[in-house]
Amino acid sequence: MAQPYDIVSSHKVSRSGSFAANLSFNQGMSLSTSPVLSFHSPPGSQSQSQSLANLARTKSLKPFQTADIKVLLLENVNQTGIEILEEQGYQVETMKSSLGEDELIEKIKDVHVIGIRSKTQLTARVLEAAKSLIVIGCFCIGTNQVDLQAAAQHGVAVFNSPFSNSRSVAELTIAEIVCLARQLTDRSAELHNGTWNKVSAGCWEVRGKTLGIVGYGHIGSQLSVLAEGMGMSVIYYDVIPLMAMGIARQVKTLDELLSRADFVTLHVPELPETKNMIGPDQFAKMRDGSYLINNSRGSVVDIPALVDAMRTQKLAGAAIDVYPAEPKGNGDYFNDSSLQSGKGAWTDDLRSLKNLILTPHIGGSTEEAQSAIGVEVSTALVKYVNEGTTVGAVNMPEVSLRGLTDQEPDHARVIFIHKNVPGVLRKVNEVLSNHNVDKQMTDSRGEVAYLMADISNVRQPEIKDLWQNLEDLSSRIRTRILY
Ligand SMILES: NC(=O)C1=CN([C@@H]2O[C@H](COP(=O)(O)OP(=O)(O)OC[C@H]3O[C@@H](n4cnc5c(N)ncnc54)[C@H](O)[C@@H]3O)[C@@H](O)[C@H]2O)C=CC1
Ligand SMILES: O=C(O)CCC(=O)C(=O)O
Repeated sequence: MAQPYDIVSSHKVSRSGSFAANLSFNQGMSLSTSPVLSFHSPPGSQSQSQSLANLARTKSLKPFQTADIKVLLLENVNQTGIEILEEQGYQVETMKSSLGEDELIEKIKDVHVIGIRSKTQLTARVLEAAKSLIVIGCFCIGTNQVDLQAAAQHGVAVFNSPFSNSRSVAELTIAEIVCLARQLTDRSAELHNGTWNKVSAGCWEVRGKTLGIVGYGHIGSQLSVLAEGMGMSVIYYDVIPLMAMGIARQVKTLDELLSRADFVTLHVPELPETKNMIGPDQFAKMRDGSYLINNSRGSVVDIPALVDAMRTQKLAGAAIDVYPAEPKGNGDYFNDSSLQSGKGAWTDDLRSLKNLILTPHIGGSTEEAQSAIGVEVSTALVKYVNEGTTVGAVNMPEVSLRGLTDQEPDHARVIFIHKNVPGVLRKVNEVLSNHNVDKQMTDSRGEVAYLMADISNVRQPEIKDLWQNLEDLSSRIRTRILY
């Protein structure tokens, strides 16, 4: 359990025992251009001009002495994101690679904020050890590497960047379609090895060919537009009905898509339903001489079945960016022994195949995407740490209150993350009853509920009791008070 006055209570007593309240303005953060903020605005939220007018006098809440906040950023998070966190006075430690479970359990103990990309596995075991953790930032789209439910049950919010790298993935896929159709990477590798091999057999234009997109979300729909621009005919399969871009057509079943497409490209999330979504049966249904591209998650394709489909020339080529197991960082070898034992038994097979493009999970790795993700996720982290706003969180109800202003010096913001059981509001309001509750919002998501209340006439010495009384409620998951 987090200690009073340490992380959880916002307002907290500093190490020397005095309350720390930082009332300085922070317009840089508040004026973030993050697209997520507008996309996720709850109904009835303010217009942009109203927001800007309010932001001009918004009081910057701080949970406690900001230097006390420890941030651990793994997997080479972009400098833009590091700077936003450092500007807040947080102590930021960065690492280029990911950490294994045991190393992470040791490292995460006193960390309040962790930033990761796609490799670091934040399992229930890691989260159990993360006693001080209040928030996780996934500096990527996918959040499958985090046990989202366990995080919510520990009162830890999780944020990601829903679409800042979508365009980069779509462009990589387009490049791969052309490279596969022309066997470009083989020709290049041959010439690098000194062999001139001018061939046209088995090389094609992509114009007029059919692209089958599985998963027509942010990436799939971008790709659809780009592919039509090159004269391809686009069909797509998704579990929900979705509006087509251009003249693309949604098909009813995956089988129909597999039987019609010259190129099949996967853009679905990692879910139990998408595990080995493409296996022996699906390869059998694909057209002879067709191509497969997987830039989604390694679990979606059965790799031994892919190897078979390539060896029997059922497929004319494939491009793979993601794997069931991936090395921890750059420089690591891509072979069985460097991956988790037994999980990379297919690496040698993959490396031996022709017209198979292997990339090291770089779908979202462009300067544009990484810099935008850095700003977006770090801004969401700061807003959560300093203001308690969960807008954009992927595992908590989305709750936000208009900012407190410098006209409200004696106000405090109470955040109470609790079990979603009857009677909690009444008990919380009893605790707050000596104060005027200026505004309050509460919402639930599954078993976890999130309550935010701005209360007035709060004298600093009262905060400790308020915090303790809320902590004593049986429904409590986590209490924070921002001042
Ligand atoms: N290679 C890389 O570096 C990157 C990989 N990704 C991966 O790509 C995935 C897709 O990204 P977005 O397009 O942004 O996600 P999205 O959430 O916008 O779209 C995913 C689509 O897949 C559909 N879907 C879900 N389950 C399905 C199923 N069983 N069959 C068919 N369709 C299904 C959804 O309805 C949705 O329309 C991410 O979840 C992530 O894992 C994302 C960014 C970079
Ligand atoms: O850039 C990364 O580390 C991961 C990209 C990715 O797979 C994602 O955004 O889901």
